[in-house]
Amino acid sequence: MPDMTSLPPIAILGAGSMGGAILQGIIASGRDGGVTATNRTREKAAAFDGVAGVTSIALEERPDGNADALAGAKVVLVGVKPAMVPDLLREIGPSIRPGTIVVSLAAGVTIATFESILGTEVPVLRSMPNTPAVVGRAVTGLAAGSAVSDEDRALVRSVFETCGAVVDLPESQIDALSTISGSGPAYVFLLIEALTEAARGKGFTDADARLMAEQTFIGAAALLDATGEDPAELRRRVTSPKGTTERAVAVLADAGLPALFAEATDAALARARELATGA
Ligand SMILES: NC(=O)C1=CN([C@@H]2O[C@H](COP(=O)(O)OP(=O)(O)OC[C@H]3O[C@@H](n4cnc5c(N)ncnc54)[C@H](O)[C@@H]3O)[C@@H](O)[C@H]2O)C=CC1
Ligand SMILES: O=C(O)[C@@H]1CCC=N1
Repeated sequence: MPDMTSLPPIAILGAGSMGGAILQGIIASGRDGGVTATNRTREKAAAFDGVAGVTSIALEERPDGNADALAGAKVVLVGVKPAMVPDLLREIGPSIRPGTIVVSLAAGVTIATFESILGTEVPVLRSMPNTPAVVGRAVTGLAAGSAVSDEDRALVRSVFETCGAVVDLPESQIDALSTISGSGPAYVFLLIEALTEAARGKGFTDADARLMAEQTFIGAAALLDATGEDPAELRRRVTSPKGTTERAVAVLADAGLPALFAEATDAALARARELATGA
């Protein structure tokens, strides 16, 4: 039986692409206990106007909106860009009440940075979700700081479980997870774009090219999901010996696709380390 107990009130400070995706996942789960979302502009805030269970605040209209959002919240998600996190923490620090749990969504920013501004007694977790949270299919990495109790950790885990799967890990591994699942949806969309382009190059209309490429990714992912088979086995079933797929896969392998993914994720990891220094 799925857990249908209500979550406590949640504040999402910076409900953009990622914070907004989590907001949608929480609301769709039917377990929300009220979510207050803040954004800088009215235009961004308008995305959540009229959504049941959501109070959407535009800071340009309500400059104290972040502090107001904290007032009743048990869990506070920090969803602004990494470079903006320190200023936001300095702003909200005085409004954090005992027992409030602070959860970062930001790439690279360490728990030590949070604790250096908020104080070491405030429970802080780092999360690294991904945008499929919108459809309840996220992967979220979760690392807890030293002031986080088992109960706090279980509560935050249950928040992210409304959006998909959760991986508990030490903070030392969260940037590495980010290079796989945090950034991963972008790699998948890039591959879809490239396959669509190949289809256009073979003379198909934009509409047919999109349909072929997109439904092939969606269908293959659904097949993987439904069967639970090893992807290598599912690939083998497409790749007839001496057939056409074999030739195409050989081109991709000879071009060093696995090594390219290792290099790409190494580059993402290097950037996370730069972000940790505020760069
Ligand atoms: N986009 C993604 O797939 C993922 C993003 N993240 C992290 O999520 C964070 C946000 O990234 P995105 O959602 O992509 O950026 P975004 O630009 O879409 O969202 C940031 C939001 O913060 C709001 N904002 C700016 N200053 C604010 C303030 N002082 N108080 C409250 N709200 C404020 C803006 O209105 C904007 O809507 C980043 O730290 C990023 O590292 C983490 C995992 C995946
Ligand atoms: O690109 C970024 O920095 C964020 C973190 C993972 C996905 N988006």
